[in-house]
Amino acid sequence: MTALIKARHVAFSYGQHPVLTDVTFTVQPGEIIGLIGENGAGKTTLLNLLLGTLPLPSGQLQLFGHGPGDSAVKAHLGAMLQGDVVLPNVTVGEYLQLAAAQFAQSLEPQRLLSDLQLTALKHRALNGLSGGQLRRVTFAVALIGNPDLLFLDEPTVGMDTNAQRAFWQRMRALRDQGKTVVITSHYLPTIQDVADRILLLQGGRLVFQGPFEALQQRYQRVVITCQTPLPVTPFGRLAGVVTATKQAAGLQLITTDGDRTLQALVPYLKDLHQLTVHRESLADIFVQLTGGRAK
Ligand SMILES: Nc1ncnc2c1ncn2[C@@H]1O[C@H](COP(=O)(O)OP(=O)(O)OP(=O)(O)O)[C@@H](O)[C@H]1O
Repeated sequence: MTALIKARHVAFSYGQHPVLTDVTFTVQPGEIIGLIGENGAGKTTLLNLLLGTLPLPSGQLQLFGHGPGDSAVKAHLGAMLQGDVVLPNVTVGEYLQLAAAQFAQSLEPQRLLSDLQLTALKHRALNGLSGGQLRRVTFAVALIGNPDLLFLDEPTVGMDTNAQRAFWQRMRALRDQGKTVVITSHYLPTIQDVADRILLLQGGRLVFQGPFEALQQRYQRVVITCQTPLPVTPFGRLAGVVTATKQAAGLQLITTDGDRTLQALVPYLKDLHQLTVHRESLADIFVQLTGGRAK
């Protein structure tokens, strides 16, 4: 299958400050890509390079076989960036009509407003909307051209719980329609749920790309806890165990290979009680990889 996005050795700096270094990846048609990384990792910069809103100084980028910003690409592209456009005294309905007029084959604005439960906002001015309402309108604008490829940068920020739920449902529907989506979000459990593959940027480098399960296998730690009268020392030597501690709460084993450690625990089972196994989520792995740093 021909890749829809090809990025090879992409690098970018703001002045003397390198932001992206040697970023190489491909995206296949129909994939949902979760682009994750801590604040300042370079996610928005990468999206802007893909959109052609930032010039590419080094490396190669192709979308649908064309360079970013090419008019042949724009017809197939929808984007929702951070920061919403607020045209004063323009209503939601007018804004969507304006956006629809940019595309030869757009969706029907009234229908889209209704699908996204935005009909009640149709006659409201953009500058009178709340942050979450504006975000939902921006999502509608990203969808109006019925794009094959969507770039969504922090799409759910400011949305309330119901709006977020509706958004993620729509994402699943887009996946079912075979759309290709690159989405950045700090809501990692939902990214874990919806993304076919994760691209993890760290300090401007792609340190991982692949399905969540592969990320789990490579980085995941499993925490096994139980009550036992046995001493801690032999447990520290079991396959996969990186730390074994015993406190009032019981024995805690942290292992990089939960399956092998559980097998190794079998001979001790009659002395182990209230055994629990906790596999780390994407959020746990993220904290572990970034050392829990905030930037
Ligand atoms: N216009 C700019 N001029 C100079 N530096 C910038 C500019 N925009 C971003 N940066 C810097 O580039 C780096 C990457 O920023 P970017 O917005 O791509 O990160 P991000 O991964 O999207 O972060 P976040 O999760 O906070 O949105 C950061 O160090 C940021 O401070």
